[in-house]
Amino acid sequence: MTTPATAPAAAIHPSILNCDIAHLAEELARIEGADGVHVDVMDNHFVPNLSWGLPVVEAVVAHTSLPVDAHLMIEDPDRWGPAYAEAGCQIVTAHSEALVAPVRLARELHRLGAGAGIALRPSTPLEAVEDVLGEFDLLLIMTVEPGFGGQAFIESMLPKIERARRLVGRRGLELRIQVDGGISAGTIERAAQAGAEVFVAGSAVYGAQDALAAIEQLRALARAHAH
Ligand SMILES: O=C(CO)[C@@H](O)[C@H](O)COP(=O)(O)O
Ligand SMILES: [Fe+2]
Repeated sequence: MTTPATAPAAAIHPSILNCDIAHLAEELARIEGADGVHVDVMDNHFVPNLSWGLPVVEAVVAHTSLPVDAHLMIEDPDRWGPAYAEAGCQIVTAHSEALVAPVRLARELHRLGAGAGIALRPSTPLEAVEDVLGEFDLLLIMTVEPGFGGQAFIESMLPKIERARRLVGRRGLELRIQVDGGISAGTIERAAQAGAEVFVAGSAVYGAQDALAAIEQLRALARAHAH
């Protein structure tokens, strides 16, 4: 995966959750120029919504030149996670609340050539993953309750992002902080200021007439407030 030394300071990963899935290839073409594609996998158990699984993720990998970032909102990610690495995802992120053996999964993803991410629901404290962060490449701090696109950014997540940024600095971790949920031109500056570096944006990109212009605007705003 992209190492923190070469990764952009403000990376925009559009979420395809609410794109026109019947025209997946065209929808992916609209965002060529982003830094990655964020694919939300939901199983209707870990979250009250069902999206798609491996076959669709494989189709995304086949139809984009961008790195694919899989966000697994599923039960038993220990079992299913490696298949997403084998499918060609650059990074596979599992929820801490569902993981049984996070270190084992991170090492298996690395062995398969993918990066490993660990995600926190809004109610899960940073302390829940502090001890294992050294094994991961990405910390995903959810800024909405996982399950749906188009929700409002939860402002009270900002101090959590700030604490995560300080922890990364203090420990010298090679870990990028990703935020996901309600990221728009109105919220991205505060998330960047708090210390996030990878920004997932669904409705702000796919809801725009010109998706690339929206990506560029978000990137410019994040860069201007980057740490
Ligand atoms: O993981 C999720 C939701 O669970 C996200 O990736 C959303 O799909 C992002 O959509 P917006 O909040 O940007 O519309
Ligand atoms: Fe997501």
